[in-house]
Amino acid sequence: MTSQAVKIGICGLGTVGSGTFNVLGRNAEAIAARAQSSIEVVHVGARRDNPDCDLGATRVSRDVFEVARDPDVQILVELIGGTTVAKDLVEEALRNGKHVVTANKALIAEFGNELFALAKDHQAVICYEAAVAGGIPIIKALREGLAGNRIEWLAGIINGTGNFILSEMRDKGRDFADVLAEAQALGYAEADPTFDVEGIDAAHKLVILASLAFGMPLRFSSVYTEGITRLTPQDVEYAEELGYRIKHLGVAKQSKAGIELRVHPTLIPEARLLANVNGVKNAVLVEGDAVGPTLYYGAGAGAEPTASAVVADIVDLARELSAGQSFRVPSLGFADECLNDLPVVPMAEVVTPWYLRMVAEDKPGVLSAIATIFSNEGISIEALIQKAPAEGETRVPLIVLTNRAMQGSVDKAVSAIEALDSISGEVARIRVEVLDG
Ligand SMILES: NC(=O)c1ccc[n+]([C@@H]2O[C@H](COP(=O)([O-])OP(=O)(O)OC[C@H]3O[C@@H](n4cnc5c(N)ncnc54)[C@H](O)[C@@H]3O)[C@@H](O)[C@H]2O)c1
Ligand SMILES: N[C@@H](CCO)C(=O)O
Ligand code: NA
Repeated sequence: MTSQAVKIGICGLGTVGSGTFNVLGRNAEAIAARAQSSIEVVHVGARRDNPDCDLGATRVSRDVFEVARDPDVQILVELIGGTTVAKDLVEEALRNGKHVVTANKALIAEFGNELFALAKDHQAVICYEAAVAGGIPIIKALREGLAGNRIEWLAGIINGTGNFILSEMRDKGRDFADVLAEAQALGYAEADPTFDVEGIDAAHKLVILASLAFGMPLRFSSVYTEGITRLTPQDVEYAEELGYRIKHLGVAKQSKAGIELRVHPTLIPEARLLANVNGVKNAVLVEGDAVGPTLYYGAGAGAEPTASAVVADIVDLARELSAGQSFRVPSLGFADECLNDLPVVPMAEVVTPWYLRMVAEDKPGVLSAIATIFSNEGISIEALIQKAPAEGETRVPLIVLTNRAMQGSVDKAVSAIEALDSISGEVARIRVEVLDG
């Protein structure tokens, strides 16, 4: 073990910042043995103290930029979140020759390309394991563990708050807003929780995973993003009757046409492992051509699970610093000159099975009109269920499961169905993922 400690500065002392400080303190001995040098927090940048952690005699600045300018700090740990001050802070740290560890997926997804370039200019490194799937070492797995593979596709539950909400609603019949409030109190949610429930946080994470899997620059604006706010308890119930669970997934898939990049609710067959990932847990399924399917599971949010990933990055950097090396793993897992800006497949061309729910007049001819519309668009029907009408109601819910169909054809079929006099309102639609390649 080297005698010199590696000196770090932590900016942001909220959920993840306090968790990181505490894990570094509690596991100091084991961490030092693994890092081959002790890790010393020499400076904390925080607007206010946090009762969840005792900073002792650690130097504290209310201005986080003082940490970025502190000559003693070798690694700046950015845990303030957002893409404004955090971006300036990371840039300042890199320009001052410091390495950076961050849990900030928004920052990496939206500004990673330029920040990695800046880091390279300053012989510095940005590590971001905590940015995707919290404590699950998925960045490490994709960049290093699966380096021998051509990745074919990946699909993951990558927002803990959203999965917690869906699980509590399904298992306990709880109200959406009530569960979201609990996720916020538990420290799972983003500062703006619409990022969680509208799929933006998952889109940030998916774009990072896709770049690591397929060797492409980060392209956040290309991700199709749909959240969980339009899901109804009825859909959850009907999906279960059909043998499926509804989960919010990020999917990235390589085909001849390019890369599919999409975040949306999906029906998953109930026997699949991903269908049984509940609460704040995340899971990412990665299919490599050599290894086949691999699954990574664990806590996707929360103070110490996320701190686990932050500390792993600190240990990686400390090892490099002790060995006097420059970092050996490229930021996105591929040499910069080999990154390839692959085309993103338009959603109209994406092919999946579909779950469709509509409300129809309970009278002869309706089903055959619907069947004709599907047939005209070349869509075959896997299952069609007509529910019994409610007391005194002449209209009935109809649920259709299609076979694999191009979204463009489904769009046309749905418009034609919604135009029928016998159909009321909009057709609810959710993609189905069978997760078998
Ligand atoms: N909470 C989780 O489970 C989790 C998991 C993975 C990644 N993340 C990411 O980690 C980062 C931090 O998240 P969090 O949950 O700890 O948030 P948080 O709101 O609990 O903590 C952020 C802290 O930073 C402080 N802060 C913000 N701006 C500041 C500034 N200009 N100067 C000084 N302090 C400032 C806030 O006062 C707050 O204490 C975010 O990027 C988030 O997306 C969070
Ligand atoms: N808000 C995020 C934190 C972890 O990235 C989530 O719930 O997954
Ligand atoms: Na992770």
